[in-house]
Amino acid sequence: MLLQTKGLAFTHPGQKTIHFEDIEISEGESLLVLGKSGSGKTTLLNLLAGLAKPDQGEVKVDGKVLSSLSGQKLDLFRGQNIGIVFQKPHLIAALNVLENLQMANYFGKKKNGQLVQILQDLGLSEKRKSSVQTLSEGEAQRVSIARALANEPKLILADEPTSSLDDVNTEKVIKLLQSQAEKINAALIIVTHDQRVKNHISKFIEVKAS
Ligand SMILES: Nc1ncnc2c1ncn2[C@@H]1O[C@H](COP(=O)(O)OP(=O)(O)OP(=O)(O)O)[C@@H](O)[C@H]1O
Repeated sequence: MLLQTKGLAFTHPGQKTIHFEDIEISEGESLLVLGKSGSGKTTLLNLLAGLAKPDQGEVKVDGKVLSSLSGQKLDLFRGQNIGIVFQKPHLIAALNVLENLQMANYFGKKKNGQLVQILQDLGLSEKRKSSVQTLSEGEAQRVSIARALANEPKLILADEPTSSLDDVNTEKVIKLLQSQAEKINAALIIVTHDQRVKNHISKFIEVKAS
């Protein structure tokens, strides 16, 4: 089992506690996290990435309980094992496409050998020297996926990767995430309120505000 959660709960200041269904996912598997706006999907993703600490319960990634790590150790563990595609690309404007990917590996202390292949797989080879400020929205989205894959993570977390895309590009992005996850035998979790994604991934959980 690559990722396992037990009894997770989190309370934002002044809000009701959100309780999350337990999750189990193995290498090479995909899981959708569905739920309405405001139900707690991003909160769950932050807990799975170790970006927030649960008030109750635990998250285990590759045998490590995330809350047992802190500071630099947690950052390094995340940098080496978890790739995150955020809702917005959050690329570093001063750097070009390739440099944005190299940065991810620098933090994960990983080598850059596979970057050329990733850029090719995502149709970004010709853009590798381009300033990220000159990219279209779809290209920037693909760079943020490439960055999440750069360190060959065991777990890929994607937060609403298709919300601003049309049907054709939604299908492309989901297929891309799935094929890349399969290639490196990573577990893939996609957080979305986009019901279209259900056509592509059958295993899902639903986050409900109780
Ligand atoms: N920093 C915060 N402080 C207080 N409340 C918060 C904070 N962040 C989120 N919340 C609340 O927690 C709940 C869950 O938020 P979350 O962002 O996880 O939902 P979501 O399902 O990802 O929503 P969306 O689909 O709109 O992105 C919401 O009611 C939100 O208002």
